[in-house]
Amino acid sequence: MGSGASVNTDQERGGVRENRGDAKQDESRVETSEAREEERKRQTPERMKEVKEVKEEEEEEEGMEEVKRQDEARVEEVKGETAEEQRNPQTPQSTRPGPRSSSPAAHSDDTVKAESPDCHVLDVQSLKSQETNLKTSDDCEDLETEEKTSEGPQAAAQDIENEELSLVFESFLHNNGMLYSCFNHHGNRVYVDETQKLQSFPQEWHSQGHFISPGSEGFLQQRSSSDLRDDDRSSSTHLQGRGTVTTYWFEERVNVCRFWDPQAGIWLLLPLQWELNLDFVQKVMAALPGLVDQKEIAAALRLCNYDSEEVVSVYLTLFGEILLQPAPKDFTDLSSFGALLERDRVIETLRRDLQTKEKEVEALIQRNSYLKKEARYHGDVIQHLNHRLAELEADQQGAQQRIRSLLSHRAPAIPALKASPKPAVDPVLMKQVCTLTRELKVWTMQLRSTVLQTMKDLRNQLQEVREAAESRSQQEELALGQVQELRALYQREATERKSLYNKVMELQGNIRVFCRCRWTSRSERCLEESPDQQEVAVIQKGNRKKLQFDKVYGCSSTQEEVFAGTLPVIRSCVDGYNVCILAYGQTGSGKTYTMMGTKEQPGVNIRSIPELLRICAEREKVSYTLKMSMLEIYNETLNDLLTPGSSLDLRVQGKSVSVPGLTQVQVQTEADILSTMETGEKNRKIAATQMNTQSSRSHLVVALEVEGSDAVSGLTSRGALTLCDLAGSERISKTEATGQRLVEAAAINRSLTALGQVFSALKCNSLHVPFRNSKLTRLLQPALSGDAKCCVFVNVSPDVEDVTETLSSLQFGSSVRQVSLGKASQNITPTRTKNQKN
Ligand SMILES: Nc1ncnc2c1ncn2[C@@H]1O[C@H](COP(=O)(O)OP(=O)(O)OP(=O)(O)O)[C@@H](O)[C@H]1O
Repeated sequence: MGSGASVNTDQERGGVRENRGDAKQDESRVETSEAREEERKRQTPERMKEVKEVKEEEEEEEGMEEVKRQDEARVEEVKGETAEEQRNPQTPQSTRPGPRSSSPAAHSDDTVKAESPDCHVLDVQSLKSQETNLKTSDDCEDLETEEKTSEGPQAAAQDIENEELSLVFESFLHNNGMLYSCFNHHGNRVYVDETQKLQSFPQEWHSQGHFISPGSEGFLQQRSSSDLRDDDRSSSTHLQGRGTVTTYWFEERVNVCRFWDPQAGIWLLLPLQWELNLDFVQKVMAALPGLVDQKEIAAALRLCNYDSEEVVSVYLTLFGEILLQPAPKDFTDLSSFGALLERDRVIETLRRDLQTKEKEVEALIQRNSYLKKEARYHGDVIQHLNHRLAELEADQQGAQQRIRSLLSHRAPAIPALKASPKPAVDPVLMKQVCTLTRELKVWTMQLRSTVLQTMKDLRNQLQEVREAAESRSQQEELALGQVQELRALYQREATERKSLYNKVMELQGNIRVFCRCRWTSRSERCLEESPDQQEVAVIQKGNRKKLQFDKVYGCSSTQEEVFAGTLPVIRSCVDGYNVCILAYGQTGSGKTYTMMGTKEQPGVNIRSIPELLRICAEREKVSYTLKMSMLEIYNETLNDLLTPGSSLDLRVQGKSVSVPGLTQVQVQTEADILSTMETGEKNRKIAATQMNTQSSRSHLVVALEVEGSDAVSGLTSRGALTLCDLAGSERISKTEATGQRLVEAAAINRSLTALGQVFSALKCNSLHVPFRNSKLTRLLQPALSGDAKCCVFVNVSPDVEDVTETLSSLQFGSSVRQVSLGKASQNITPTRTKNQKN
């Protein structure tokens, strides 16, 4: 395995040199450098040993800063020594040809122009401006002194006028993991160090790293089963028609399962139907009886490095405990798109049913409270009438008592007079009393019967009200039960819909690459789009090269059409995914127009905001919190655009990357977001004006964090939308950049090369993806890792004079299109866990 790996590396290095087109120059330089190296080794063996020891320390230590400082000191020493050697003609090195006396052949090699994105060519028209530029850097003084003393200022000036020098940018990957931009200056290779200063390229570095270009790929090694260790990756399985075969999980491509074919004598890929027989799949099926699609399980296992526990936990996280129950039959066929549409329709109907039932429950609750009020009122009336009845009965008793007392208090009998005996009580009065007593009795009886009747009626009414209330509360309970059921069904269907939607997205690819041609009024163009909008042809010197993309937006495409392509990705962000939209292309190709746009024709950044808010508002049961930040990466420095003047650092912890101290603003409305974006843009413009530049010399990153708490399911999703307008790649030979612009170009070149390397590694499914090579790739790591979704706009110019850059950008896009990220995963946690923490 070890020897195979070294063969691989050697081949890659060979490939890189062939690709670069300046192989000759490299070889001659390496020969000269080897001679110098030998000489220096003889002269200063102790020093070289020291340098080597420092390098070894550097590889071992995590903290790179101290080592870098030591390294710089060593470079200074070696550089000083080189300058000293050249100044002193007696030293053996002086006999070798100096940098200016390098052979014409070697010099002409310098002018070879490479077209790969990591190799830009610099034509220097005026060496004076170069020298002024280099004078600004203290570290380059040695180089100038060296030149002037070796050949004299006049000879140099003569050369300046007569020669057209070309500087070729190269990327050098040091064994310590750092990536440097290099170019040739007067035959000497120089590089841009961590402080953005030009340094002489140390000769010993040739043996401590290699020059690279994207696209160098590894190859699969063939090994026999006897070469393998008997570890827990080794297994065997019974395959129909093959009997029991040995299997082994290889590391080359994120654990690929192969079987050993003794007839062919090589490891062969295990076809899916055979892979379904593996214990792992059965294990997952036993753990999750609800997950019935074996192919789905096999695919998930592949993506999880055949870790069945991880697959089980991922599916439980995604689908909840529903998978612990055997799936109903109608849930098994999820693969057709028709089923997906059917699910959507069912969800819609259920949602409407839910709303109707909720309204009914509300009406029942209102009716119930009205009836309760009425019952209370009737109770009060009965109480009042009872009270009144008691009063009347008391009156009646009083009246009867009075009558009785009147009757008992008759005057004593007067002895009858003989002549005319007089009655003891006045008969008239007596009659009146009797009449009144009778009337009173009648009234009392009437009143009693009325009261009794009224009470009876009221009791009946009260009974009716009670019965009605009881039946209402029963109905209410029934309706609540139905609502609960509907909710559970809705949640299940919503999860199902998300998963199906995600599957459709996966089928389309988690990286989508679009080509956008800039508008032009010229009739002569170097680009032709195919009618199906999936292919673009580049016409260069009569040759046509066709490249395919997920969609090609022609010169007349509108901002609305372009934005429509990003909609699925933006929706995924609300569902809790990390998504990223990038614009890549040469300077002036329309990246900023695509991402930011103009006031009249807003771009993706501006259009994504109302869409994001609309999707959030659509989900009534989920409450969303949006946080926004804006930063730029200028010359490998992170600048906070919402708090100008503060430069920031990156913190990497496992797979997560954070920027401590970065200003995050909570935004609620479209106006909030637009005003925050305006502030960031204004701060960026002020910085650009101070630098006197028209074009964007920095990468702009707008990040939106979307956190949603679902009141129904009790889950919290966390999605992130990263919108990135990359700085333009440019051929410096065209722009004749010098001074600060040259350093900027080198920084941009370096970060874009690093981005190309990341895509290259992702394309090859390499175990190591070099995210550490630039701040840009480090920052974008979560958005470009296996569990994210990404949209790349390759912006190109249709102008004939830009054909070289256009072709280069399109080739970059075409290679990115072959990248397949792993299965995207949602960032979802139970909301209550968060509350508990709080
Ligand atoms: N599709 C288009 N329709 C109309 N005008 C466009 C279009 N694309 C770009 N432009 C115009 O072309 C000019 C350059 O575009 P833009 O600034 O977006 O390029 P860029 O790639 O961002 O450049 P740089 O990398 O230098 O910042 C701008 O004036 C822009 O308005």
